[in-house]
Amino acid sequence: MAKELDSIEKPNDIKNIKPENYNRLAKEIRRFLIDRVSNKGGHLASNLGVVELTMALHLILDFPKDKLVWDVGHQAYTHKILTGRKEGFDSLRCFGGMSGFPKRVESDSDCFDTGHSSTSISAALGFAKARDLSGKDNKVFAVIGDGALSGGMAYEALNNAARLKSNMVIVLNDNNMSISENVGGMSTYLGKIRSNTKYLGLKEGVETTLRKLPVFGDAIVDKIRKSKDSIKRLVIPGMLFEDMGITYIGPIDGHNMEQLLSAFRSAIKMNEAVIVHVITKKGKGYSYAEKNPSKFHAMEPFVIKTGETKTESLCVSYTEAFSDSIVKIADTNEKVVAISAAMPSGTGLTKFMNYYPERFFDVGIAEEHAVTFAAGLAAEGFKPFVAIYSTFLQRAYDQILHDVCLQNLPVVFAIDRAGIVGKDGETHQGIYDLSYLSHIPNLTVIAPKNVREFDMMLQYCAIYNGPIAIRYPRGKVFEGLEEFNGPIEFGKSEMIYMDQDIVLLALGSMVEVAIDVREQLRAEGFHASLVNVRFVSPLDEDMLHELAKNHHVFITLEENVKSGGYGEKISGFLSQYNYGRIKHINISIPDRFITHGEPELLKEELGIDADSIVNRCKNEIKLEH
Ligand SMILES: Cc1ncc(C[n+]2csc(CCOP(=O)(O)OP(=O)(O)O)c2C)c(N)n1
Ligand SMILES: CC(=O)[C@@H](O)[C@H](O)COP(=O)(O)O
Ligand SMILES: [Mg+2]
Repeated sequence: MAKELDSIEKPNDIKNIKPENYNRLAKEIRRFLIDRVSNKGGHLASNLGVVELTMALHLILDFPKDKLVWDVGHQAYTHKILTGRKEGFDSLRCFGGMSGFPKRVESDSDCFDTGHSSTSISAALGFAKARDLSGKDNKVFAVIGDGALSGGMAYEALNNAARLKSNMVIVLNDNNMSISENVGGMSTYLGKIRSNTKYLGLKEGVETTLRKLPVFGDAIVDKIRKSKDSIKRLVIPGMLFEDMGITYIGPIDGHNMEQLLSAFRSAIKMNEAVIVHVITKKGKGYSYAEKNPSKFHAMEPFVIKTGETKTESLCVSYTEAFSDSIVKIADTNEKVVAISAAMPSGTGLTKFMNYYPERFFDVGIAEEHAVTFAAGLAAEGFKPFVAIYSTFLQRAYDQILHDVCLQNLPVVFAIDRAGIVGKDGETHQGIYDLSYLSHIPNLTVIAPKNVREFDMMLQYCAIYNGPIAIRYPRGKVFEGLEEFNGPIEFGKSEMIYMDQDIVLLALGSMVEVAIDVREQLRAEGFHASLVNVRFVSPLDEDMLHELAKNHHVFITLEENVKSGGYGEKISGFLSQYNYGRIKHINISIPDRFITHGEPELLKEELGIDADSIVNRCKNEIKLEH
């Protein structure tokens, strides 16, 4: 019987819970999270790790007056529970249901939307400055994970926060994990603070003894903290932050309510930016998640007793196909190297990492750096494959343009999760890459129709002497049209079915849909050709001119927003060459942010599923005649 949790119905209700019942509430929250996520899927391990931390924050803060910015936001489930959104978990990440991330539209206790990493300190600093400028007195907290602290924005923000002359608290939630193992120098530094028990013992011993001194104890400790003296280095950990001008408190046991509350109470008294370093266990309280936090980072629905997903996928995903192809390519080309920005498993590079550890680089959550790092490698004759999700590559636009394409360097961008990804919603849909890439000079942009062509294209990328981006969707591969496997030729599309009147020009994942569309149109008496576009940049203008001779309707199909997409390139082509007599139907994603939900439902809602496309085409073609 969930007694304490039942009493939480709205923000700040936790303040009515008696301290002796905090542990009980934490247990109830964990049980609730495991139950709901096992049903609907979602981010589990990170959320289980921050239950006490979130409870302590909610005891210190007053919502919605105070501001709490979650980095990435995948760990904000307890915050949602404590702000009156328990019921939302019945529709977690479903179409029309509650988001898995903080959303201002969902609650006024969510002050800032997140999804991409390492933004929290910048945003919190903005909130703190806004507070000061408008003479308010609210508290401002950011919660950032050790993984998110590998991202460049976090350092830009710390650099700026060091000048703050008012209070802002940065909670560093250190569970020694990103999605996979955390990597890099900062991770090593935090590890030293965590593991140096002798050092910690000394620190605790000295600090406790000094504080016990009558009358002046606390003052002496504060003096040492503020001093530039080398004795401080013996007593205070986190000197890297202190040397920058940011007060460091910690490390604190993130599952101990008393320690958390006491650290936060000290932190809010200071007139500067303060880091509270909190040690937590990712997956805490659920043995399977504790043992394998990577697996339980983001889970499909699972069986609580076994920790296994409810539906085992028998289909191969594009990520798995990439995993095999890239190793095969590296076997025969020793110049091939692979780069991941903290997503070796998500992008399918774990196998490469195991086979070729010296040619694999996980750079942390640092997409911008990943791209320029690849440019350096390419300039020295290596062949870097940079595997990044479409949504996260958005961060590296200037590095792609300025550091790679301007110098025409042979870097391969392997863009996973291109198109609708579904349940992660607005922040994660991979629907802008064609728009932000296909206008960049020197950059070739391609997409495969099926898994066989995917492998062929990756091999093409490996020998292509210039920057090239290959985009492919989340989830299962398409295995149809295997018999259409002509060699990849630069800038050439592939004719699948030649007919007349109507031509379906389908890109990547939309080829599978276009087969269905064509069948339905033919059943209605229309004649339709089908082209596998293959190359978005450059356009296959020769084929387009040929098609213009005996087709009067061009239907373009892509999983990208309309603006700047393939369809708009075709509109431009038709108007440039005065093909005004040809009607163009542009099937693409509307130019708006796309919410979370099951991909099939979203595609229906967006009108990019086969039935919706057929209906639209029939209407528009009928109107023409
Ligand atoms: C810019 C960007 N790149 C990659 C990701 C994918 N991602 C989501 S959570 C995460 C790990 C974050 O680790 P940490 O901040 O330590 O949080 P934890 O999961 O350990 O609680 C990554 C790499 C992202 N959200 N944003
Ligand atoms: C929070 C985050 O950014 C990732 O964890 C993301 O949810 C992963 O999604 P995939 O399941 O597509 O790898
Ligand atoms: Mg972490």
